[in-house]
Parts: sequence; structure tokens; C-alpha cells
Amino acid sequence: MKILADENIPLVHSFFGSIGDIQQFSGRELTAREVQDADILLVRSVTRVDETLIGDAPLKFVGSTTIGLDHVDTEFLDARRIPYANAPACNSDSVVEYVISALSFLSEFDDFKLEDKSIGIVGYGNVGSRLAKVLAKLGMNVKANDPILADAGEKDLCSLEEVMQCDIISLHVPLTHDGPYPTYHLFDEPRIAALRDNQILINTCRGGVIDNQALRRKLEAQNAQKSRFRVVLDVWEHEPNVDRALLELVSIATPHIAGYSYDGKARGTDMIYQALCRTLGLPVRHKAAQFLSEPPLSKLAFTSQADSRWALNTAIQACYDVRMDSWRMKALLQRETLGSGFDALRRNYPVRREFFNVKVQLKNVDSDLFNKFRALGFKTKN
Ligand SMILES: NC(=O)C1=CN([C@@H]2O[C@H](COP(=O)(O)OP(=O)(O)OC[C@H]3O[C@@H](n4cnc5c(N)ncnc54)[C@H](O)[C@@H]3O)[C@@H](O)[C@H]2O)C=CC1
Ligand SMILES: O=C(O)C(=O)[C@H](O)COP(=O)(O)O
Repeated sequence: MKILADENIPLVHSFFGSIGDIQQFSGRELTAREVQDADILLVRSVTRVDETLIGDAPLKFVGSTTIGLDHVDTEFLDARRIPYANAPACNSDSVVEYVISALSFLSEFDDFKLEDKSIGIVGYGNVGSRLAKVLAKLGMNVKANDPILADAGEKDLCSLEEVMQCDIISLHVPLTHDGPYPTYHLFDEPRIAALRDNQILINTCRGGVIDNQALRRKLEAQNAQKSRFRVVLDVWEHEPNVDRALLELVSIATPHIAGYSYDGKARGTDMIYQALCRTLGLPVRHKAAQFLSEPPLSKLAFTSQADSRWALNTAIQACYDVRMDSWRMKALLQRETLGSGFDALRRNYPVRREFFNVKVQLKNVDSDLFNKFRALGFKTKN
């Protein structure tokens, strides 16, 4: 059995080695010729899986070890009766922790308290709803917009206009071009122009959800001294060929790594392995936990002398400091090869572990701080 697998899928040999002969490829360079005699195709988000790539290859399964599926032409696979799977929620905690790290940094940089702010979440699926629950427990005023869930009867959702009034707006929708609520350029020129000088806009879903040129024009037009309009971008239109001027202007810029916790990527591989076993009727012999090593940081301790805000920011940034990723990405501005640099940062991404790997000891602290650590996903003890 020939298994073609993206070279950036972690643990691919551990999970799939006993099922077939694994041949790895570079995600943006896979050709139809290589796919012609493959039985199994395992991709990440950078490989467009469609008729041009697949043709009449006798594939038994296509798996994408990602949440997003906009790179896969599922109608074509359905028509060809090729089974496929993605990995819903595999890295949603990773994205949530990315947003929390960004907010932690910005709250220090612009000196505000999260509990004084409102956040509007666009897309209330796995990522959006998890983020909403954590931030509400941290004391933020949370509003969410999701017209698809609203039509299906979900209560307590808001209009996009209401969400647009929040201090912070965070985007968590799939990239779609049709249907009743397409998300391509959901944030178009008029919506971007309507954003206020003191708002924060965060995009960790797909670059095309924001009109990047319109966003660049908005940032170029503002008064850098006076404006507090902050933008956090993990995803970009036309990746890996990012708009240099936009990259320079945003507060935090990262190369599509919000979902790149090692735990999340390993979970993605695990989920696709399980889906393949179900499809082929094979026994499930492996679990991601078997292959995950000890985290580099496992314990933190705070005493009753710790200021709550400082303690939370210290723990968040000790686990994951998004500024490091942003500095590495902004350093690309000095180099000619932005596109290949973007992919190199993703390929060589350092091991980042999720908050649940860290046990936080809290001696004689009040219950509010204890609960906030728990809400963030840390293991806690007295
Ligand atoms: N930057 C990164 O590394 C990562 C990015 N992602 C992206 O984040 C997206 C969201 O992930 P999940 O929450 O897991 O997906 P999900 O499918 O669980 O939730 C998406 C939600 O968006 C809603 N939605 C669709 N169109 C909408 C519209 N026009 N307005 C408002 N809501 C709308 C859907 O009803 C759904 O509830 C993924 O599709 C993927 O593209 C996911 C993981 C990592
Ligand atoms: O899961 C998703 O959806 C994502 O956006 C992935 O985290 C992106 O990673 P790659 O598949 O592009 O490596």
C-alpha cells in the first residue's frame, strides 16, 4: 500500500508505518503524477486536493490532519466515492491559547484589564465557543455571532453589527465562497473602515476572510502615534506570499501557526489514523499519548504575594509567548525571500506544548485567581 504523506505531518511513521510504505512530499509541490499510483493521501492545509491533482487515481482514502477543509474539493471526492476525513477540533485549544497569549501581551502593552473589555467572536464553532467560555471565565464581556447556528436555533448569539462594536473582534469561521453566509472578504473595505481607532482585530482562521489590501490601507491611513487600532494576523491572503507592507504594520504577525501546538498537531495525526483504520477496517493500535514526550515546562508556583494579573500573564507567556513567533516573522522583512521564509518558519516550528501540560501551584491565593488558572486549562493545586 503506497501512503503519500505531507512531510510536515508529525509522527507519520509511528502511526502509519505498519499500514503501508510511506512516501513524503512537500505540501505545495505535490504533482498529479506522484498521486497516480497512491492508495492513501495524507495532506495538510497547503495542498489543494481536487480533480487536477487526483484525476482518476484509485485512492482508498484522503486525510487532512487539519481542522480547515477549504483546500479539499469534497464534492469531487464524493463524486469519485473516495472516503475522506479531516480532524475537527484537533488544534482548537492551540488556537485559543494563541489568542490568549496575544491578549495577554496587548493588555500589558496598552495597559488594560481584560475584565474591562468586551470581545466579539465571529464563528461560534469549536474554536470560537471554547474561546468564548475561557474569556467569559476571565471576566470579559463576550458576544458571539454565528448566523448558521442562529438559524439552527442556537440562543444568545448576536448580529455581526453588534459584535463589530466590541473592543476586541476575533475571527473563527471557515473560508467559504458560497452558501447563505459566505466568509470570503466578510471583513471587506466598508467593514474595515468602520473599525474604531481603539479596537483590536484578530484573525486566526483564514487569510481570505479579511480583505488584506483594505486592511493595509486602513493601517496606512491611521495616525501611528494616536491610534490604538491593533491587528493580530496569523493568516494571510495569498500565503506564503504575504503583503510586506501589511506585515510591517500589524502588531502581531505570525506564519499561520496558531494551531501549531505539538499536542494539537499530534492529535490531528491521531484522528486521521483512526479515520483511516475505520475506513479500511483495521484495528486501532496507537494513540498520540504514546508518542508525546515530557513537556519542557511542567510546573509553576505562585504565592499569596503574587498579583493576579501578573501571575496569569507570567504563566501564559511562560507556556507560549506569541511575540517570539511575531519577532521571527517580522525578521523576514529584512530578507528578500519572504515566501520561502514563511514556509521555513512553519517547517521548523519549535515544540510548543498546551497549557494543560503545566501544573500550577497556588498557595493561599483567592479562589478567583484559582478559577482563572483552571479556566485557562492549567492543572492546579494548592
Ligand atoms: N490558524 C490556524 O492555525 C488554524 C485555523 N483554523 C481555522 O479556523 C476555522 C474555525 O475552526 P473551528 O471553530 O474548529 O471550525 P468549526 O467548523 O467548528 O466552526 C466554525 C463556525 O463558523 C460558523 N460560520 C460559518 N460561516 C459563518 C459566517 N459567515 N459568520 C459567522 N459564523 C460563521 C459555523 O456555523 C461554525 O459554527 C477553521 O475552519 C480553520 O479554517 C483552525 C485551526 C488552526
Ligand atoms: O487546522 C487547520 O485548519 C490549520 O489551519 C492548520 O493548523 C494549518 O497547518 P498546516 O496544515 O498548513 O500545516
